[in-house]
Amino acid sequence: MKLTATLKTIEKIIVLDFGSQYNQLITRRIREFGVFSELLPNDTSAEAIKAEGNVIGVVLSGGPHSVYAEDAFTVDPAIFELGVPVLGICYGMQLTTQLFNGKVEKANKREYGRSTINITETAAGLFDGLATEEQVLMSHGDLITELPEGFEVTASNDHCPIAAFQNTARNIYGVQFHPEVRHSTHGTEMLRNFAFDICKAKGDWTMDSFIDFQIAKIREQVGDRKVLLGLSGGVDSSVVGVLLQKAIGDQLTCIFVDHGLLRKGEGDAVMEALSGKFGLNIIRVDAKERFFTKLHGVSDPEQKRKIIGNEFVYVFDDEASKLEGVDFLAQGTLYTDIIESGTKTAQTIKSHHNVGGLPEDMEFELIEPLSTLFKDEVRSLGTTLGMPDSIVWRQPFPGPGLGIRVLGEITDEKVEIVRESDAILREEIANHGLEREVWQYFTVLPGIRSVGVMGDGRTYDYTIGIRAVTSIDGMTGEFARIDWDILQKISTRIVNEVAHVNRVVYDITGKPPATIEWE
Ligand SMILES: Nc1ncnc2c1ncn2[C@@H]1O[C@H](COP(=O)(O)OP(=O)(O)OP(=O)(O)O)[C@@H](O)[C@H]1O
Ligand SMILES: O=c1[nH]c(=O)c2[nH+]cn([C@@H]3O[C@H](COP(=O)(O)O)[C@@H](O)[C@H]3O)c2[nH]1
Ligand SMILES: NC(=O)CC[C@H](N)C(=O)O
Ligand SMILES: [Mg+2]
Repeated sequence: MKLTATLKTIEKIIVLDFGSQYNQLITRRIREFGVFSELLPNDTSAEAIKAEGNVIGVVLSGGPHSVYAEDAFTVDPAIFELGVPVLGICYGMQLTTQLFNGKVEKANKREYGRSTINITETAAGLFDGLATEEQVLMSHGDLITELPEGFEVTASNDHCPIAAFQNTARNIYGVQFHPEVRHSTHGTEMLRNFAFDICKAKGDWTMDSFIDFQIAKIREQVGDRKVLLGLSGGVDSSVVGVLLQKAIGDQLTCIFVDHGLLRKGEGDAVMEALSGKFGLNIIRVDAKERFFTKLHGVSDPEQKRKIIGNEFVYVFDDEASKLEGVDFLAQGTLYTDIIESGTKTAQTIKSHHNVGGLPEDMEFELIEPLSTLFKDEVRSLGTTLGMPDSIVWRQPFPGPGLGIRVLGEITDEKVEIVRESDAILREEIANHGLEREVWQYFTVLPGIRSVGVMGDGRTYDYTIGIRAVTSIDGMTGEFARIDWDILQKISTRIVNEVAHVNRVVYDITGKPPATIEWE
């Protein structure tokens, strides 16, 4: 990322990306305790890292590969000469070992899951103030079998004799486990020790400084040109709207696309909640025909996502051509959307419409001020910006909308079934005051039909699936333990009130191994 003068002076810890799905969690844990942190590609040179300004530490993340494999990712060895502390996590620790002439080999047994380590040094360094036994998350199939010269072991367990090491003379540290995930009970404290005790951070990063920085960056990028914002009424794009409005005022126009795949009553509700509020000027575009025409006969989930993502941009193009001098498209893209869409190092899980679904020939320059953040960080940003809870705490709703909740081919009838059943579910969740407790809740139509008996007659009709999850950031989640009586009420209402539904099922899988949406 190109940094403005404002951010150059702020202390930062750089995390180099070796491909784990969770590595952006390292940056957010560090930001959580007030130190700016960002993820950069693993081939970023030491020179480029230095150019970020006021770098006080570097972290090498985990990753799925083995350091001894051919073509394995490596790192510019000059980062160890930058004069700032380096912390290697899992792959990062193994890579450090290899670069300092220690040895990494395939282990006889993989170690995956919670594990206890014995710590030898709890008076200083990474484990300062912790117990001599700590629970951590291990996830590795390789082992360090020979310590590099100048390093000492600081933690171990039976499976993994070198579970952590340090070289205090050179300020290099390594852990085989993952301190960034919640399964590592005191992982946050270890990262905090790294930031404050080892890198000597002062902690000069706050949500307010994030806002100031983004506003300065947007002004610098946009100049006197114009910006279109894809505004959905969801929390992410609404927060971006308020940020842009503060930064560039009436150089901003918001476009709200009704693709015919919105929830019941959503079009009017969004206009009512946002049009003219926070100084936002919103154009609502009715684009149902063009989306449905393109989606006709398509049933593959990735293909549907790409068609929807493309069509969004074509609608934005058409609207931009009616205004003059629009060069930028702003979106409320979050880090989750980026990592799941796949990066150079991470696999594609699904193409989010606003990232993996963008057309290749798109001419807009993108403005995505939230692209390093997670949902809960955006919520806290919205609150800091003075936005009301009704917007900040809205449940997420994906851009492709009901289009990825009708599995397979989309038809008017199927969309209507999902729309009506979803409205009932939302109403009952609200009636029982569960909107904040359950992170996201919706219905899906898998397209299977089964036999039922209604009014003494045989039916052969559709099944509706209810999906309700608890989560913090959408990266992982559990199915929500909604009370049976409430579920029974929802089920009865859906079967009675929605035509062509005779069965309701509840999805009891977590993420992973499932995802939140079904497509
Ligand atoms: N109907 C829409 N009209 C215009 N832009 C949209 C629409 N739906 C999604 N977008 C764009 O795609 C981005 C990603 O969608 P996403 O659903 O992740 O975010 P959101 O709708 O802003 O927030 P939330 O996750 O809370 O629903 C949005 O931030 C917005 O820029
Ligand atoms: O704007 C979006 N465009 C998309 O293409 C998209 N796909 C999934 N989601 C939302 O992202 C979160 C994680 O979803 P999954 O567990 O299904 O991947 C959940 O909150 C999903 O609703 C999307 N949002
Ligand atoms: N999570 C990781 O970073 C794994 C690193 C390496 N592939 C191993 O299995 O040991
Ligand atoms: Mg949305």
